[in-house]
Amino acid sequence: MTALLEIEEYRLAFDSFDGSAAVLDGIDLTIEAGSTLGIVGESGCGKSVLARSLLGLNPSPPARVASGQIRFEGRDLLTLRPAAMRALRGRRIAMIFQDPASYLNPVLSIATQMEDAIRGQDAAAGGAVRARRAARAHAHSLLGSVGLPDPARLLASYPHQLSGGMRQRVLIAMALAGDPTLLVADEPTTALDVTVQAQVLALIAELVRDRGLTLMLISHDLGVIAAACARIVVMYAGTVVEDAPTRALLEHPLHPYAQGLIAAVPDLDRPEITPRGIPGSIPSLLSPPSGCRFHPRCDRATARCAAEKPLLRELLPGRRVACHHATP
Ligand SMILES: Nc1ncnc2c1ncn2[C@@H]1O[C@H](COP(=O)(O)OP(=O)(O)OP(=O)(O)O)[C@@H](O)[C@H]1O
Repeated sequence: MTALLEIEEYRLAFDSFDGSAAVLDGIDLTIEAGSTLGIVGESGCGKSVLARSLLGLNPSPPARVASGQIRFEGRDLLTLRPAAMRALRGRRIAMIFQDPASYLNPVLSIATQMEDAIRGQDAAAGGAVRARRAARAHAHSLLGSVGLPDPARLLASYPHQLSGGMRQRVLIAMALAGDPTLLVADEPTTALDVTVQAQVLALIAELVRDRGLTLMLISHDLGVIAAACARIVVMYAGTVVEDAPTRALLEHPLHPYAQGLIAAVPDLDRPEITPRGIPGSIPSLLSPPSGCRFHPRCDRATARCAAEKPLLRELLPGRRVACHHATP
């Protein structure tokens, strides 16, 4: 397998009058071409900031890259010129977000917005920009490919006339307009009803399979990630604490935080067991804990954990964990 995306020692801070918040603290992860990777962690642990880093979408200032590399197809995204980044956006890397309503313009029809997106992709590719009529035909077929019935009627609609699930499907169709290689989906189902969540998740899984997309799926919901991803990276307060195949992680988590996350998920087969939460809350990133950022909440913490940041090390083949005390 070849690595499509390699993130190495990536540190990003947000500067403000109150100080500098070390939001991502040495992220290391790789996504193989054609694979599905989920990123899970509590709200505020830096998942979205990491996803936005791939497309240069964190506003700078206040965002400041302190170190590291993000290589996509061998090229460092952090040093790309704006024109090269624009060419990549949508065509190689496409992104879908949590709240579909805020990414659609309420006063423009779906047809106009899709045509603009398709023609925008043509322009970014540097080739001929297709005429509106041709762009509309492409929009029609894209809507069909995301399982939306009656594309012609949909194209004539405005965003408020669609349900949340339909809006997310429209955005997924738009994300496919540039025929991307990597799809980054940041909480794509969080704003939707549970039944619609499952449908949108199934659609993403189907598109990944049929189009050979590489998927980076971000969610605070371990169930969502486990349903769609073969591999999971667990983040805590701006660090990667564990990286493992999905099944191995669910059955035998090695990091105390990952163990806590999994113990917090209700087990439908064993309703007599009350899920346990993780005591405490995520730390302020303006003054994060020394050593292991999880140590103040960890029942296995020792003096070493407060003093020394644990390295992300391969504890078992294909499994990495950042904990001084983790054992296979
Ligand atoms: N533009 C910004 N300016 C300053 N701080 C920011 C900015 N964007 C994000 N942050 C901070 O970065 C940290 C990580 O945020 P991020 O949105 O990545 O978390 P998350 O894990 O995706 O959580 P959620 O699921 O709630 O979105 C938070 O402390 C947040 O306040």
